[in-house]
Amino acid sequence: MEVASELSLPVSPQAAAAYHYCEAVTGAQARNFSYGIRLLPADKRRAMSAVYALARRIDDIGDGEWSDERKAEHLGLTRALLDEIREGRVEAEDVDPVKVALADACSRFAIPLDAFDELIDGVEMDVRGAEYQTFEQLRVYCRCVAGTIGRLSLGVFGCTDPKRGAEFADTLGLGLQLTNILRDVREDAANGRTYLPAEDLARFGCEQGFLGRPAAGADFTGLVLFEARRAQEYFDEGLLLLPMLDRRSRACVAAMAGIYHRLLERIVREPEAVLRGRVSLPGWEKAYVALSGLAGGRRS
Ligand SMILES: CC(C)=CCC/C(C)=C/CC/C(C)=C/COP(=O)(O)OP(=O)(O)O
Repeated sequence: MEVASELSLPVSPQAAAAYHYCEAVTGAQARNFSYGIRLLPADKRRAMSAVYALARRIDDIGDGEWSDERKAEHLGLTRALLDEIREGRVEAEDVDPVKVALADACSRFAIPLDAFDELIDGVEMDVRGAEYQTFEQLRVYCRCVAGTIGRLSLGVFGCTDPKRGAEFADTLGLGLQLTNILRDVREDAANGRTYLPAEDLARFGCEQGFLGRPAAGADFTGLVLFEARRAQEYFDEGLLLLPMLDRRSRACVAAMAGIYHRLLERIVREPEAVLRGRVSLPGWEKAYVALSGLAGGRRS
């Protein structure tokens, strides 16, 4: 696979500039995932940065300060952008570098663009203020916002068994997203969002939410450990993807998953830490996990 990538077509100056922009976005904003993306050979790294830049744009539309109407309009424009790429209508001179880079990446790799439409579906759920009564409902949302990223990434990596690989990539995305939800419970609550299912909040007496100290009788630790166990199961299953990838794609996935898995371990060690602030890893530890991934694809 790496030989094929070395033989790939040269990149036009316009596409090179567009990729440069996407790589800058990835470097500045992907505080965790950039460590894995950097391990890829140049063509896959560029393509992943184009995927990341569009995913970031979609996410930012959902999280931003705009009115719901304006968000809907911009999500619609993003769906139109995807159609332009699908229909081969993107000009090299287009003013949008993310569009140009992604169109170029799609000419090189089998990127399943429909997954971006599903990602937009997930962000639209956020804009509507969807609430999740059951874990099954939350899982639908997680598949939209994270399983999609796994499947898009797999399109760039390539895989010895694309059908099973896509299922594992989707599942790994679920593990990452559940970890992300646990890490961000406080920040999301401050923004008026609760992702954890109402049935689980009720089971652990946490219906009051996550701002301030847990209410008397609330078993916040029990709730976090319960959801963390689910995340762990998704990690275990999703990582069955690793043997299906070439060495550097494997290292990239091992780094992304390894960094998030360490976050999960920290949360499990001290669940109440997520109520005080954002749990994160220092840069040296993320670099260490990434390099261990390159050395042998170990999880953390
Ligand atoms: C096969 C494969 C690669 C699977 C993994 C798929 C994947 C990377 C899913 C991402 C889901 C996620 C937690 C996004 C948060 O992004 P963010 O930018 O908000 O993250 P941050 O807050 O940690 O920086």
